[in-house]
Amino acid sequence: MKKEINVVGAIIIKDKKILCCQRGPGRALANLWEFPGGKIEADELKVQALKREIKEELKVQVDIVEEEFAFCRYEYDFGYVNLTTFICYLKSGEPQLTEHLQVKWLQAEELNSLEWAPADIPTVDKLMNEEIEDL
Ligand SMILES: Nc1nc2c([nH]c(=O)n2[C@H]2C[C@H](O)[C@@H](COP(=O)(O)OP(=O)(O)OP(=O)(O)O)O2)c(=O)[nH]1
Repeated sequence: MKKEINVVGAIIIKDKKILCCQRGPGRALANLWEFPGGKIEADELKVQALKREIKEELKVQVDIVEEEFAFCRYEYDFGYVNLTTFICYLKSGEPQLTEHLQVKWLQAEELNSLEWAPADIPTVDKLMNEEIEDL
């Protein structure tokens, strides 16, 4: 049976733009774009996992403004990814590259200019189609 991989991703907003992160080479989903975040560890709440991952990966702190903006389950060859995304604002710091190849700040309508991880497509579509309050 394929494994279940529970993942949280942060839609980080600053100046009406969304932070997009490119995965590094030589790993699953290499070079595809994603929302920063990662796997939820045992005993962790989604919110805790999100804040931990964002601090680890980008060295910034965020404020969550919308919990569970979107949920998507996608079957990869390596397992089922259950991705929950949260809308956040950048609280302090500038994102640093610790594991990503590069980051880009894009307006919602520009998001489809990137090649996203397949699990992210419904979230990207929702962001492109919905008015996000105060984005
Ligand atoms: N962080 C993040 N992961 C995503 C997104 N979309 C998506 O399919 N994924 C997948 C990639 C990974 O298989 C998993 C996230 O786990 P991770 O961030 O710890 O990924 P990883 O490849 O470094 O995992 P690993 O080497 O430790 O196994 O979810 C997304 O938008 N953000």
